[in-house]
Amino acid sequence: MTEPASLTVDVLVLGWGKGGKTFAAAMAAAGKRVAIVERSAAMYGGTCINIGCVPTKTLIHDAELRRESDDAATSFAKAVTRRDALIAKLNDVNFHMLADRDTVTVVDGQARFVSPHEVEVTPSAGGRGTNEVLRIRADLVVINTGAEPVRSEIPGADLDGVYDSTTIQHAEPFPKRLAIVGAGAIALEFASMMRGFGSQVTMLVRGDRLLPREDADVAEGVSKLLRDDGISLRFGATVTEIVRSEAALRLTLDTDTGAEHLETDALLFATGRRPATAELGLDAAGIDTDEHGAITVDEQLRTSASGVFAMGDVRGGAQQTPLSLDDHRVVLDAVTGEGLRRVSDRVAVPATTFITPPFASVGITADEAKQRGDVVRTVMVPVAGIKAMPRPKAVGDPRGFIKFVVDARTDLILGARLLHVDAQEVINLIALAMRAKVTATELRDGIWTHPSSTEALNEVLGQLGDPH
Ligand SMILES: Cc1cc2nc3c(=O)[nH]c(=O)nc-3n(C[C@H](O)[C@H](O)[C@H](O)COP(=O)(O)OP(=O)(O)OC[C@H]3O[C@@H](n4cnc5c(N)ncnc54)[C@H](O)[C@@H]3O)c2cc1C
Ligand SMILES: NC(=O)c1ccc[n+]([C@@H]2O[C@H](COP(=O)([O-])OP(=O)(O)OC[C@H]3O[C@@H](n4cnc5c(N)ncnc54)[C@H](O)[C@@H]3O)[C@@H](O)[C@H]2O)c1
Repeated sequence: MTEPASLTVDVLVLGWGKGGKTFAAAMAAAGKRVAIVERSAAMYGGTCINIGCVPTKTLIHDAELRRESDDAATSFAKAVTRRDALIAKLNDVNFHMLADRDTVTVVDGQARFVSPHEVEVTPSAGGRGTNEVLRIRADLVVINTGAEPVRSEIPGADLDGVYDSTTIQHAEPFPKRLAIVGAGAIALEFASMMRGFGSQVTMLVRGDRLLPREDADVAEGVSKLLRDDGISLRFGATVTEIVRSEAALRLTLDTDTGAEHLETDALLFATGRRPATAELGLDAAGIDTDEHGAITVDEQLRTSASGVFAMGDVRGGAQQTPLSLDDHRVVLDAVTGEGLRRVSDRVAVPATTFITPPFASVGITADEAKQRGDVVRTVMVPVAGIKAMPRPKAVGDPRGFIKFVVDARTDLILGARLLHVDAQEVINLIALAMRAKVTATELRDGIWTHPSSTEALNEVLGQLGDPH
């Protein structure tokens, strides 16, 4: 059946992100006619599934399993093959999750507003939806177009061997030496992963330490882990030029002591991801953005255009898949529920940076607590010294630390920083305890499975220092 060139639906979702696809499925299940526009078939399911969380954690897992004696390039190539097979499957599942519903039309193309409730689609080839719908109208529009890597403008940034977080996942040839610009989650995860595969990794950090928003002892603990792993940390270094010199890249670095040069086989730019709004024609819809190009929204994710919502990375703020997912709950509640949910209702949102072992965090730091005048009790202990935590030793990686910040008056957890095996799981329990107002003493006296990483709470929370 040939699709009409224009389509009117109840709900139009732009971009196949976590929040948008879940919202689209919910609205379709409620009997609404839904259209979802995705510009690339390789992105059915969005960033997380195709180029973000899942493929990188697959590669990280394989890097962790590699033995020192395994050939680096072969190990990486095998891991990429496994990654690609998994991602192809997930992409397909995501496509069918929406395309198989009677009331959903999947449109392959790039969407651009022509008015608040109408978009024009520039069709894209190679998809499995329709690329014949050129205009779509809906009373309810959700923008979920995500974010894109910030592109460097320095000379040489477009040379072969210069990667972003997407292209490096298929780096060819495997870089024996890798320089990384940036020190956020992407830089840290790829540094740890590529080191695991056998690269000599140099992180080029423009500041004077890692994790500037963390307590100094936490930042130092993470830095030490990376250094002990053989990753070189260069602080106060900014790349100003890249030139090809025979088979290598020659970087010019601006440092505190003047210009320096560094030879590397490859360079990864991990300097942030910017909301994908430039091509959306937001002016035509009267949709406002901030100075970073993020769509401005209210507490219920309404944009400045009535009936148009934004969710996920495109609206600015922390970029994490579970936040995009929770955004869809807020919008669903606003349009079909009681309208009670607000994004500011969120408390104790956990996050994990998947270095090896993972670094997980929730709540505030000791410095932040002191700045706001709280009297706190803190503890920071190395994992290797926690007697009642055999699991990291059993799996052969007893590195890292655990830090807690507890309110001295109420005994409630204000924040936790975990660097250890299983930290990405344990942090969820601590976040739940914070939301449910479970005290540090109750966590300390909890009955946990054995041997597990959670049971560290029995010992660590028994070592809180005096109030200060
Ligand atoms: C390498 C990497 C690793 C990450 N790891 C993690 C992790 O471990 N844990 C975590 O929580 N978060 C992680 N993130 C962040 C997480 O992936 C994002 O926060 C999340 O995927 C954002 O989802 P979203 O809903 O905003 O939209 P996205 O999933 O980004 O989807 C947006 C979609 O819109 C499409 N699009 C854009 N413009 C248009 C247009 N004009 N017309 C049509 N379609 C358009 C895009 O092609 C894309 O498919 C990672 C990110 C990266 C890059
Ligand atoms: N596990 C996770 O939850 C996970 C994993 C990967 C990415 N993400 C998210 O994806 C987003 C993008 O990640 P990211 O690491 O690229 O961004 P980021 O904003 O977290 O970090 C960017 C880094 O680049 C540096 N930087 C920026 N411009 C620079 C320049 N011109 N020269 C030198 N350094 C520069 C910054 O100082 C910072 O260290 C983040 O929001 C991140 O939280 C999350």
